Amino acid sequence: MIYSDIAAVTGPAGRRDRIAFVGLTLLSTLLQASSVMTLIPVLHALFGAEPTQAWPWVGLLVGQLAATWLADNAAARFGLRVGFGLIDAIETAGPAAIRRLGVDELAGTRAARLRELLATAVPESVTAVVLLGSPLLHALALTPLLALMLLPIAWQLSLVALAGGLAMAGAVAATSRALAAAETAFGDVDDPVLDFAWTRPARRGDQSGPRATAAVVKASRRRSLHLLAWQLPSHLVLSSVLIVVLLVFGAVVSWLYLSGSMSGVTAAAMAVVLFRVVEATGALSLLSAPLASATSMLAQVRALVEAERAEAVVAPVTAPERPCAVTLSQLRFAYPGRTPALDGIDLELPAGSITAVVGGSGSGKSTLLEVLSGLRRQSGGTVLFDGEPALLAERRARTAVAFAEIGRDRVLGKPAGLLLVDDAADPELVAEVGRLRGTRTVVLVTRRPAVLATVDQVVVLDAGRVVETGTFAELWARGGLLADLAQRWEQAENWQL
Ligand SMILES: Nc1ncnc2c1ncn2[C@@H]1O[C@H](COP(=O)(O)OP(=O)(O)OP(=O)(O)O)[C@@H](O)[C@H]1O
Repeated sequence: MIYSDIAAVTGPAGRRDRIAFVGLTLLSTLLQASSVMTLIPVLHALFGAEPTQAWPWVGLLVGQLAATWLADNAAARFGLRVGFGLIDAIETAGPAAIRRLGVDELAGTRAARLRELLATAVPESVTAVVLLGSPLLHALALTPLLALMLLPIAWQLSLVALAGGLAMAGAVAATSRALAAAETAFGDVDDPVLDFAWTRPARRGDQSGPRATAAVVKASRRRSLHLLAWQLPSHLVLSSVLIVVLLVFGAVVSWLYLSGSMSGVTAAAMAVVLFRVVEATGALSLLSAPLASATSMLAQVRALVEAERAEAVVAPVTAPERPCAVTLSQLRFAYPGRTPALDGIDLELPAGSITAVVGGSGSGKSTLLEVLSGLRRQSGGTVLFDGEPALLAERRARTAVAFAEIGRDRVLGKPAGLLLVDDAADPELVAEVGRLRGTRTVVLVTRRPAVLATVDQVVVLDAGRVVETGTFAELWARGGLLADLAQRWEQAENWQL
């Protein structure tokens, strides 16, 4: 399951690395199993008539250990590459999924899940492959390999090792599945509620915020206890299976030795085999909890990456660097239960031009930017990019939005055809936007007459309608709403206590 999730996320490009990682880990396990078997002739020679005959076997043992070390190192290198392949896929799909969220979803459960997944999955991906995948493969393969090699020595022991390995693998699979299911059911904290409770000043003021926080923490503690209730029996099952396997293996070795079918030296070597089986299967029991969490994390990453790839196939969107011409016809938008915030807007934004949108408070400026950028779906009318209807996904891909509080280097660097700047008050930002003239189509919201004087056209909104359009000089000379607003802003700026 883990392998198929990793394969689905890293795709055909990561196939070579995945095969090399699994192949080298299995090779290292094979070398380790054969080095355990080499101990039998080493011990026989050491306790035999001519101890010096042990040298060639010791040489073989050293060679096997050196080869194991080399194989482990190479496997870790390929494991890292697989892990980084996972990170690449998450870093591509995560932001794309976040971009696709509507404004109303930003505080919702899906946004919280995405945020948590991005925060945890990136650092855990490499760990999941290298620190969990390797020991897991090793632990699962070592016992069957030892069983195979024990066949010419004592078929009864081979049978016990094989049955024991299968029982351990079955127990690990069952407990991991149960733990992953428990984690999905009980592992989520109600993040949006927590955020809401912390960040809304009004809720903090009337104590409903702290109350909601306490309720979330209480529910989270209940979930942790449920999770623990699943984890403890899982460990118990694994260690019980391990003890049974060890007891049966020890009993069969003793019986073979006492009945004279196995020499004392071979029986002593079996102690080493036993030790390796304990080590490998013990690792399995320790791995079961982190494995369950990695399994559920990978399943979520796979769902996210597959959904984003499907979306990309449905709407293959490229982000051309050239500026796009935008035409709005009869654009309408109404918040639920409110009068329209945009009420039939007709507007031309020529490619490469800079347009300033101005208007009084609540006139619809921010809503217009949100509809243009694809964060909100219009209730009526059309948005054309370069003469073609632009759906939400295309608008999001081809638009960069700069808010006053967001670092501009992120935003201005995006090769988007349409750049939207909300509250263009920072003179440096305005100067940078000016330098972009011709390379991006820019729409900015501002209340600074100095900025208005530099743009190609000024659009004045009032109650969701365009009431004036023209250059700043034309509108100023006309003495309409813009002239009125500009005078008020200037007075407000010169206001002094
Ligand atoms: N999330 C919302 N839910 C309901 N109504 C909203 C919401 N956001 C804005 N409105 C309403 O839509 C109208 C347009 O608001 P908008 O924020 O677009 O105006 P604005 O010109 O950007 O205002 P300001 O300059 O004060 O930011 C206003 O009547 C406002 O009250």
